[in-house]
Amino acid sequence: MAIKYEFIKQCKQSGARLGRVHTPHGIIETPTFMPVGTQATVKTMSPEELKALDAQIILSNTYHLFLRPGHEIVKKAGGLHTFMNWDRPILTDSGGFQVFSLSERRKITEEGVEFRSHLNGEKLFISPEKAMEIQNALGPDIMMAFDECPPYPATYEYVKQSTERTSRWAERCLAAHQRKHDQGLFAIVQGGMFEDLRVQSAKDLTSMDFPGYAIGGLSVGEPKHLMYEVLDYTVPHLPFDKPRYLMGVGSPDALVEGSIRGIDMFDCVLPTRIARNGTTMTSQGRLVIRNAKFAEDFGPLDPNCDCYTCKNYSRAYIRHLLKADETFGIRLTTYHNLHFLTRLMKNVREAIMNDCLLDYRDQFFAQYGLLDN
Ligand SMILES: COC(=O)c1ccc(CCNc2nc3cc4nc(N)[nH]c(=O)c4cc3[nH]2)cc1
Repeated sequence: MAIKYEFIKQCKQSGARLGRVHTPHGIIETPTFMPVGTQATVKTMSPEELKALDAQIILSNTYHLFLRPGHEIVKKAGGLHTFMNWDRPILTDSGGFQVFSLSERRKITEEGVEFRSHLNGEKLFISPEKAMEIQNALGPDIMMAFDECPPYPATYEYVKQSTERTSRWAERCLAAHQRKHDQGLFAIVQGGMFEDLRVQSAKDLTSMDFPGYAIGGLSVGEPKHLMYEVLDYTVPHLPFDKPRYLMGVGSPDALVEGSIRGIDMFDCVLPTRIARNGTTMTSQGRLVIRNAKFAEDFGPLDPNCDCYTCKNYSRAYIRHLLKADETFGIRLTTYHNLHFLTRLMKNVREAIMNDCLLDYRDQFFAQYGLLDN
């Protein structure tokens, strides 16, 4: 068993739990946030900086690396860890989401998905077996089954057909899984916003005994309360002794609410993507540093943050760099946003240890200014 979940403690105040995910490249303390490194790099960050901000595991993408540079090249390089000089755990998404959100003119059949590359229009095809071949070549510690993430909104009938196919595709992934490099394969629960389809999907997939389970099909534009509702009736159908991974979720409030509902792993492009347009996460809420009011503000981005950016640079300086299109500016905002989320998850783990995660949520949101809107 490549991936092993070690349950440590149940929070007495909420559905959250402390755990450890044991992988060939190290142990992940959960609940955890995974920075996204789509094309084999977490944009503008070096591995050393990622370690300094306590990134325990990073994500990369099958779809993007299949298109460029090609999984065969990564394989010849010795796999993703060697290629990108990252010796901690890596998780690769299967392409199930990207092929539907990025490519053009795609055609879905039982066999797989035919699509045109978003880079050069080349006609390509990914099947469950192909997704496994690519991920086996990339060599991550955790691979994701090839699935369809239905659009939102979608009809009950569409989601039913899609979810049943995703379960058949999961079976094909399990059959094709080579278990090279001792990799673990997680299944992805679908079912849209329909309780019976979510429960059916969870039952189908847990009967196939995967080492971990993701909840997909969320963070696709639905209202947040709907996402939390889906978690409330889906998580109870997942095994207690396996990791639960909520895909594509990364705003501070959703990380706390997801942890309260028993989620162990999260990923999202949000912190790195908004950093590149100068939006930063602070304990008082979002701060758009390009705003003129910060031109002569010589304080740190966040007075309550102890990260490298906040200890050494002022809002005025960072604003200047961004306005001058100086790359160092987005490196500083990216570092800070990632540190903010890894620090938030450390606080969540401490709150679980002290059985007070709901109190932590109220205190965090009061500060973060979410409760008052
Ligand atoms: C500035 O912020 C942004 O640009 C930004 C962009 C996308 C998301 C949401 C990402 N949501 C999301 N990612 C996902 C990835 C997924 N992968 C698979 N295989 N299956 C899924 O079912 C699935 C669902 C997701 N939902 C959030 C924020």
